[in-house]
Amino acid sequence: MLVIQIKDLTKIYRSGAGEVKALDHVSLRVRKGEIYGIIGYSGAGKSTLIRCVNMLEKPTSGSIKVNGQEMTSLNEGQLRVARRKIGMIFQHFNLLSSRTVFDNVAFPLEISGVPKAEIKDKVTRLLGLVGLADKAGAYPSQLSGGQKQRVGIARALANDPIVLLCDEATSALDPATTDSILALLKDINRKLDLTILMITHEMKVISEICDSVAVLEQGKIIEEGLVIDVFTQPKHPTTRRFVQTIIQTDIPDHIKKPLLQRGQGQIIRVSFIGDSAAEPVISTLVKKFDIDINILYGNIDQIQDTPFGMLMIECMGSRSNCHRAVDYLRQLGLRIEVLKDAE
Ligand SMILES: Nc1ncnc2c1ncn2[C@@H]1O[C@H](COP(=O)(O)OP(=O)(O)OP(=O)(O)O)[C@@H](O)[C@H]1O
Repeated sequence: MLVIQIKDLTKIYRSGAGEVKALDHVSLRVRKGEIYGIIGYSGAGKSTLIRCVNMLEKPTSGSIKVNGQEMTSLNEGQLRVARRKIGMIFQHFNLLSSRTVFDNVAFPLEISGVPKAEIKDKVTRLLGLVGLADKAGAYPSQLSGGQKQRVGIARALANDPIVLLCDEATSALDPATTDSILALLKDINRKLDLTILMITHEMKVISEICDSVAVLEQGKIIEEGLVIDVFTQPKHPTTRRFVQTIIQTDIPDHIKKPLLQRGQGQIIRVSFIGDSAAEPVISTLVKKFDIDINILYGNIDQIQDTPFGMLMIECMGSRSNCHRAVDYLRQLGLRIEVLKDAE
């Protein structure tokens, strides 16, 4: 089931200085229970995109459906009701400084007209969920950044949203606090089966908790897919640049070039994903095809629970045996790139 469906979304900002096309025919679909990340450099259009989902920003054209409801055709009153089911958290938390933690979380419930006793139960439960049960009476100024974001998350969950929008939710936090907030978001996603749409400029955020990712550049989605696929086979140069900030997807040239010159046999690059990473492929090759194998270079990474990696190997033996070995590896579902044929 689709929770968010965006079609041909275009947003043009017009001002005295001219026009800026912040979004250019963006389409994307977010499934129920999924954590969907949108990554892009500064100015790519991320904030505009996420703010269009709850109509904080009015699209110039296109369609946005949240839980099947067309957001662009709602009037202000209908929009207020629809927004209750769309939670949002922000980079700078946006808490009310004159209200306690409890009262910040209670605020959206008060606006929705929820009875006092019910508010007390709900807020107490939410503060427990985000690990702030002992901070109900504190004021935002007495909290760390991570604790403030926990309040933001509790507040965003108050009206039982069907989707949570995260606008650079960890960008103002240090790495350890970022990890704890990401873990909390994942935990909430699992416990409540809550759909999450997040924007970020950090690939680490995508790799740690997102199921799917879209790469936004100059208002357009240039690549989109499951995180494991995009990370292991990035197609667009910008995506590759993002992926390379956290994992090694290619053999560095200064290592590859001398190895290619040195080897006599067939040199190939083998990429592994998932369970195949653990299979004893190399020894099978040696036994089955009467060749010798020289491992020239290798590394292994992990995205969420999936291991993946690559090996640069030299196959030494008859040319035909080397070719048969490569065919065999391909049949196993491994991705093979021949870097140099046997001499
Ligand atoms: N209110 C506005 N009026 C005019 N132009 C705007 C407005 N808001 C954003 N823009 C322009 O739209 C483009 C996309 O901006 P947006 O803030 O959505 O990008 P972003 O990817 O979120 O960047 P950042 O990470 O720096 O916030 C930019 O060129 C920006 O200058």
